[in-house]
Amino acid sequence: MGQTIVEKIFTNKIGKRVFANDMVWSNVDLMMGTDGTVPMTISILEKNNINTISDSAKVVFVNDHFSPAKDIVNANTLSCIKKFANEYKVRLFDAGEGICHVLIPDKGLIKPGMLVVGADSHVCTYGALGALSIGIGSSDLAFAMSTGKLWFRVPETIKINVYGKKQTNISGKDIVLAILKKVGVAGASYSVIELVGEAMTGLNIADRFSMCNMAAEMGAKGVIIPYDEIVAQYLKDKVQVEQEDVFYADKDAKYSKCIDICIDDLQPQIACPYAPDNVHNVNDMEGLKIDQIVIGLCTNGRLEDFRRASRYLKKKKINENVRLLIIPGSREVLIQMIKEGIAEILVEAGGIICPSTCGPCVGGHMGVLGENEVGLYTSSRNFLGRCGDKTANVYLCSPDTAAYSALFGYIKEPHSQK
Ligand SMILES: CC(C)[C@H](C(=O)O)[C@@H](O)C(=O)O
Ligand code: SF4
Repeated sequence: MGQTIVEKIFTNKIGKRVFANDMVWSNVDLMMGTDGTVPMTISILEKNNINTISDSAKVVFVNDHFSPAKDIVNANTLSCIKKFANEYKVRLFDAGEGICHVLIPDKGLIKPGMLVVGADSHVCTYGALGALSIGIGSSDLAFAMSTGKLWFRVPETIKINVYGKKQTNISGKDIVLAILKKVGVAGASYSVIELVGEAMTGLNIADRFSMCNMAAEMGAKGVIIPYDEIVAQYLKDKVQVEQEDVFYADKDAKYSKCIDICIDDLQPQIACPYAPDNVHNVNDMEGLKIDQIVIGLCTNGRLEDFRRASRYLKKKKINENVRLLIIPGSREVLIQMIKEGIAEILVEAGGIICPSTCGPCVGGHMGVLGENEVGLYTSSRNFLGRCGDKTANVYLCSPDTAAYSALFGYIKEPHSQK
């Protein structure tokens, strides 16, 4: 019987042919955690008197969620992570380096065929590079760090075939929102999504990362885009990929479901409160007043996302009633934005460039929403109370929709560009 990509990755790791629903113990290739989850991991290790790490070269921490510190308690937590990282020789990316899901692949830590676990739900983002990357909790991270292993039930795979030709005002974010509308927030629970089709082949790496990031919102265990020339180009100067790292599904692989999505007539999409699958055409929401717009974060904080946004804001001023926060995914993205003149366009238009941090995405700091405020964010989640006061409402969209709406101070559908 043929195998899916995830079945092949597990087969390769444990040296025995396995299929969906088999229970396996496997070594993992990379373990990551953030300041949102590592504090609990450290306290679990301490409570259990575990003071060795199986292989610290396979562990990476990112202080990105509440960093730079917002208050004294937070500052102490960050320094506790730093102390632990120093003591155990764990690589730590500290304040301002970047948001984990942009930073880690950009630093060349991911390659196809890897089995990655991370104590953050959007770690599935790395599936854009053909890796199997699975979100875990703080206690599983403690276990994996001390033993180098974890148990898994090999997930079933849902194949999503994306076809057709998109308009220029459509990005990966609109496509994944359209998929979410069809699949729903629990539609891929415990499954891996294989994103395939002629339209996927044509998408740049930023669009692919953005789509994989949102697989978490469908309940997916992971998501994989098969390795191709676009991935090879992205990884070229970052990491050496060998032929044995790359897996493709067999023709007779067994899928639990196959879904087709045509993007020929896809219009800009928006997820309304309070769920990422409450998706509508942007047009249907046109005119809704906004208080704060956030462009960036781990879903849309890559250079290509800001290039898209800047097309709408060049030599323009945003509406005076709206705040526009720009959150580059990493220091490197910001440097490139400065070099290309994008940073200047966005600041001149009225944007505020913030450090690379999760900040407003989880209502942590720097842009928390007040009573009845409305946010238009390029992030991944719009749950009740997540981004500030529980009367605040957040809408999720693409960088295009966010940037164009900033000019008006209300939701407005971005036009197609020449
Ligand atoms: C804080 C962290 C546990 C959380 C996650 O795991 O996803 C955060 O990154 C999020 O996006 O909600
Ligand atoms: S930017 Fe938002 S979604 Fe991404 S890791 Fe941070 S909190 Fe989670």
